[in-house]
Amino acid sequence: MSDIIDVQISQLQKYGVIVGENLDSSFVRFCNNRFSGDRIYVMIDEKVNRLHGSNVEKMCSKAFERVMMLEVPEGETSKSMSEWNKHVNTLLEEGVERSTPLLAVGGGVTGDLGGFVAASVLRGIPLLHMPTSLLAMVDSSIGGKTGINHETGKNLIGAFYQPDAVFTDISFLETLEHAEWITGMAEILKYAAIDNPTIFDKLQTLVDDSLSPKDQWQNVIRESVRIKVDIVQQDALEAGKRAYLNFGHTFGHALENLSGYGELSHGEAVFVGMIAATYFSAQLGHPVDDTRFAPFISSYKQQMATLPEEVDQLINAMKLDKKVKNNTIRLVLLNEWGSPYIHECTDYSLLQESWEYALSQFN
Ligand SMILES: O=C(O)C(=O)C[C@@H](O)[C@H](O)[C@H](O)COP(=O)(O)O
Repeated sequence: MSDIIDVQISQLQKYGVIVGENLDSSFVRFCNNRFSGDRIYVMIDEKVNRLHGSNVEKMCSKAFERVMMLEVPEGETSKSMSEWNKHVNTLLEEGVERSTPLLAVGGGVTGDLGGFVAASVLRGIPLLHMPTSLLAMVDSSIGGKTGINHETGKNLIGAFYQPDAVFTDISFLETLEHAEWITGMAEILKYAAIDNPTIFDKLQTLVDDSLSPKDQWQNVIRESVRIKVDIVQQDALEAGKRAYLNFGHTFGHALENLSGYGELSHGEAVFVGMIAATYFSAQLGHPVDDTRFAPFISSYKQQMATLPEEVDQLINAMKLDKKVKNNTIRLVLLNEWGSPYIHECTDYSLLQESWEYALSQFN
């Protein structure tokens, strides 16, 4: 059983996010209908390759004569210029053609890197996503943000490049490590904060119970995909409301940057960032407080590295955020739960206080 959630980017550009279990035959059918070439490139996360690589290769070989597997080392440091360069070289040397598809199999890192390789080589080859982590399923595989990090900041090089299809096969969650569930949960908590606060209660039940892929998780994943698709369809290039998907990220990216990419996972950093952004919102008089996040703090604390404490440096790192306009940091805050807005931040003492408050919950 699978669902197809359509993403209509423009009148001419539309693709499906197929959510279900054991999607091999859907994938093969899609490729047979869509592609006439003999080859596919598969960029696959190192760990996912160990666990699922041979199955993925077998699945692809039902639709293509040649399947070339390109492994991506695990971790955020792979979102780098050198890793991008390596894969572009391989593809060009191998004789990639404009119609040759690239399938990205893995979490957010592989999806963002693979997406950017697909976007840039020959000015664009067809891209397919097969997310294997919770975070990639509910967030990074949808909406076309691709890219790599730069030493000055997170995701500073990249392109908006939509995939031809996303195959969200929740069977991959069977092998997802506990820490990755917690990491991915941060983006679902984000949807609870900016769109649908009932998700807070659903997640609390799931976390209290056990982190396994059962029907209830499927529902939360589907609801998350629905929220993301809804926002992306309205504003694919982030000219307006798509920026709401950055709730907690202006803080989170600064944490990732200062702690050295890979030390803190993206989701862990965003979780801390959402507490800071909620505190900031509350201080401006909005009826929100971070008690909604409280039931989840211990899960993050248990797995998180020590957070950087240099608030001045964190604030400086926030100035590299892509939302900065006229040198002003723009934060996503909450009018109330489910109602985000953009705030031009000029009150640095409140920004400092918000950092101190959020960090104090963890250190
Ligand atoms: O899709 C979006 O838009 C998002 O902002 C989703 C974020 O959760 C995601 O982490 C995204 O990659 C951040 O992008 P950035 O442009 O803020 O670096």
